Amino acid sequence: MKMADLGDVRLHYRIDGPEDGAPVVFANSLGTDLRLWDPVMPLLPAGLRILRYDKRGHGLSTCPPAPYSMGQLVSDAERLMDLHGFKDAVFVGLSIGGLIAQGLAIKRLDLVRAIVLSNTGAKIGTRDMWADRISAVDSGGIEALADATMERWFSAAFRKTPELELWRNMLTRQENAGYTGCASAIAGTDFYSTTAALRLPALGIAGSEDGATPPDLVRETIELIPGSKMHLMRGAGHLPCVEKPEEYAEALTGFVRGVGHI
Ligand SMILES: O=C(O)CC1=CCC(=O)O1
Repeated sequence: MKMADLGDVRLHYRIDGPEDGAPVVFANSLGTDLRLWDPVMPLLPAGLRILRYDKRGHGLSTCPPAPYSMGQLVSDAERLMDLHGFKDAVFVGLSIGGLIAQGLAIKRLDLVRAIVLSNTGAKIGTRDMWADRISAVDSGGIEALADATMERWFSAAFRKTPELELWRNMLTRQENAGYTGCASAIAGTDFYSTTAALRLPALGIAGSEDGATPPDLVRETIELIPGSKMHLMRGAGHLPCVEKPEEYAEALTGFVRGVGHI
């Protein structure tokens, strides 16, 4: 178990794979921690050096008081990568992790050679929507959002499986301030013009049943980047790496190979 002391926050992270492996970074979504990627990890090719981490206020990382800015979240990823010599990496970001990927690619192209924008957008939701969610958590805790969140995260078929409870527990065990802090960061982020200026290999991944960032939003975002590709996962919700890890890993592997990273 590893913690990186970044001054204003300490981040729990994990690195797997050989020291000389091709660098890949995974950034997870609101209300989840680095275990989001557990189902996909054993399905990825050998030869990757993989960095995963818990965003501030999530998982085992410390939880500074809310609100947070997207600038802080991008800087957390940047400092963690600098600390561990991750350069020229493929950065895979899901949902708010995809916003972090866009922000990092805009700021530090030396760190990011290609991005995967999974179940995300250049802008997610509206300020009013996030303000409503933040006040719901402030008054009723994350539990107040849990049922509606499961409907956005997972397809109807997955919601009938016993595994649902694990992911619901992951959500409700995050700190309130971690959730609302990151929600504020999302509310204040619109990357449309900056993402349209990006020139790097990019893959969009969407779930046909995604109730948070539907396929049209992912497509509209990925199409801002010339030459990008799109992979639609049928029958999956907002977290396709959980629902269909084999297909997700195959899409990632094809992309990582296609850009000559391995
Ligand atoms: O709506 C949700 O709970 C899903 C989500 C939106 C942004 C994010 O990171 O997760």
